[in-house]
Amino acid sequence: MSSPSSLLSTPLVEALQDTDDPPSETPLPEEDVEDINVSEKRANPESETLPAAKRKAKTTKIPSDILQKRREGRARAMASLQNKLNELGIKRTDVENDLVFSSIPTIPLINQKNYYTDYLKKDDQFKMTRKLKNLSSIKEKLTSPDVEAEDEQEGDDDEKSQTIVLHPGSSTIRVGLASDVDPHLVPNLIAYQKKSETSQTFERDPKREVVNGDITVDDPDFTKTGKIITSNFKERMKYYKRRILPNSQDTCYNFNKRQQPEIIPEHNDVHRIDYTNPDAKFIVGEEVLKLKDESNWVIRSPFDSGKFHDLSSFYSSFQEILADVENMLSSIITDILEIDPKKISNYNCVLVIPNLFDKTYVETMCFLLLNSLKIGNISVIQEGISATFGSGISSGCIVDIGAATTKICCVDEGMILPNSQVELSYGGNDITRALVKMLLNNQFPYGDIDLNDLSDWNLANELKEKYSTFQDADIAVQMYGFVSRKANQPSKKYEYKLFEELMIPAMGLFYPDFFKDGSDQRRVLGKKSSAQKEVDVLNSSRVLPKHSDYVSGTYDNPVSKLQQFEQLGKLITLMEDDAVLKTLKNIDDENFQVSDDASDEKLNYTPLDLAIIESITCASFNDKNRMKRLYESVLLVGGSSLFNGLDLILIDRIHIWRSKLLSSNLLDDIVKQYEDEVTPAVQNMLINSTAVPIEILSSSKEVNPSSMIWKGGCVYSRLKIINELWISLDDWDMLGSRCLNQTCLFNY
Ligand SMILES: Nc1ncnc2c1ncn2[C@@H]1O[C@H](COP(=O)(O)OP(=O)(O)OP(=O)(O)O)[C@@H](O)[C@H]1O
Repeated sequence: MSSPSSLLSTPLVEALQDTDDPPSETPLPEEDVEDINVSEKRANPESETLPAAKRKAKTTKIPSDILQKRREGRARAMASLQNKLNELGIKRTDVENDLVFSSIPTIPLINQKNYYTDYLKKDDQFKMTRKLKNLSSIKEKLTSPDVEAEDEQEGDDDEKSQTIVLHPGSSTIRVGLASDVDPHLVPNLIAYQKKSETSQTFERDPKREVVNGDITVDDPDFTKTGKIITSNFKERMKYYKRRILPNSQDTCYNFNKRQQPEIIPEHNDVHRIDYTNPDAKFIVGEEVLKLKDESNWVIRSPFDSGKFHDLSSFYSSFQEILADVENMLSSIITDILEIDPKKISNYNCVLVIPNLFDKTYVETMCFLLLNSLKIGNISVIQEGISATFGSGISSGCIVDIGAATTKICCVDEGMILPNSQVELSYGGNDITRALVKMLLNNQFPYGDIDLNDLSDWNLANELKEKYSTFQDADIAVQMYGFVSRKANQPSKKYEYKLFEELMIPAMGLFYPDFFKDGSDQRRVLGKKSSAQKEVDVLNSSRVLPKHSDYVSGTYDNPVSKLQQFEQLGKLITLMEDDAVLKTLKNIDDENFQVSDDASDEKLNYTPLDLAIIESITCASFNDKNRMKRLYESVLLVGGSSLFNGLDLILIDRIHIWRSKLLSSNLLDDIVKQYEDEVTPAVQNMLINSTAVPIEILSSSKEVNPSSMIWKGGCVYSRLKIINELWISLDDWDMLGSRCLNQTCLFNY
């Protein structure tokens, strides 16, 4: 039913209001006109700026005949309103008792000239700062003036040992107390007893064919890139006056083909592994590698490339990933760090996250550590910054070559420089795979090696770590041996000869097409093929929710232009080709379009040397001094930076690239064709960088480069400022991820 008031149409309401106005038949006296002007000015300040003629026009009095017509109109409206009200039986009280139409007061506009607020402008308005002040005042009260300096020192030491530093990696989780010299290395593996008899069968990895006893890995792209690398390898050996015997490869091939394994009796195998059949619901880390019967277990790796593992064929839901992470971390805390779960709230935790972090990952980890694992306080730090803390430098280009990824960024004065971060989609795992493919092509005597088998995977990694090198002097035909150990099988000793396999797989870092691999039958997690990684990128929204901005709803993970400018690398790579001009002209613009959508994650296969040049170029745009500083401190960290001679080859290759780029006269064509941000970056790189010397900081005597980032987390936990950066569960409950905005040394 419509309310009576809704029957009052707008003109009628206006009429009602107008009836109470005093009639103004007689012209207003001069002072009144002046008053009207003043009130009009107040209501409409704009009128002050009107020219005098116009103002006069505005105050002109209304002729009396028009006023008369208006009054008649109002009277008619009133009469018709009265009739309507009579029909409905409503009494018009507002007129009868002289009340105003509305009792809601009109709110005057704020004078914008004097408008002022200090909302969110003072530190005190942030809860985190207030909490800190309270804490320090409590501390002050508790500390009596006669406490000796020695006691203070002891207190500090206690605090140090109460901090856990956690750096989850694709292959290894590095964890330990801040007071430890080295971290515990926990393989990123968790295994559950199978509930049902389901089993998934996988093809042997890499795929191979055996014809007349000869093994070949059928991978045309691998063979094609392999040839390019081999010719470069030979050129390099020639340049450094190293002799290569023409039949080196044949010698190895024929020797390996004749080899038969030697069975080692169990009592003679000093390094035999004690395989177990544990009765636990789940096992973690090294324990997984000692399983007697793997077929009864489901093996997974929850961390991958600085975020959660996201391959939908292994994880069907986000909750499953969370359960794995929680089980794994709680088992690490109790069994490896030997911390009593009841006392865990006395501990703090520094979590090391990637430079281009995934917010879903970071926030979930924070919540998990605080809420599920009940750790007292947490703080987060980026890998790049942590590496500088670990190595004691304040600026540099940090190159972290890990197992699944290679991350590069430039740090200056404790901050990661914008657009200098890049994450390459290859790492040590790809080198291992390439090595195995090469070994098989060279009739590796253990022809059944299968990278889907954990023990074989570890064996391949071991061979790579022991023998791969970039030192030209070490490259010669040599005989090597290894023992293959498997549960329920006798250990077997093999001998084989190697030559170019010592260097070529690792040279894939400079020719990453060598690592592209179409296999989607990869069982061992964290060791995905490029095809699987592609599926991952496509599926990422299915298992892991994508983080988005609360207000705009858009994707809001940190981005770097360099990560998106894959074409910068492509462009430079193209210049290597003589036919580049022709190619450039034929390239349609689509191939060079930068994606506006930052969520459009893709794999990045830019060669390592170029990625370093690009990162430094983007970081030191128009700042020659900064460029010099960065080139003079290229810091190599991560497990795969341990290849002997990597620093030397990297210096060579960066020099070669820079002079090649400068001598190239193709620059003008590129400049003309691509006039967006890519062009100045290339230009700048070419013109400024060639004369700058390069210095690679690779190995440190005190800290192993593979644990440098973890060590940086320990240094961070001892900074004085850390007291201002801890987040507790109370903070998280109240502010959620917003407390990261105020407690990170970087923009969250
Ligand atoms: N001495 C060595 N020489 C060459 N490679 C090595 C050596 N030691 C370890 N590696 C390789 O380093 C890789 C592991 O490095 P690291 O522990 O830094 O990776 P991660 O942090 O687990 O992975 P990611 O950074 O990709 O998440 C493995 O591929 C391993 O084979």
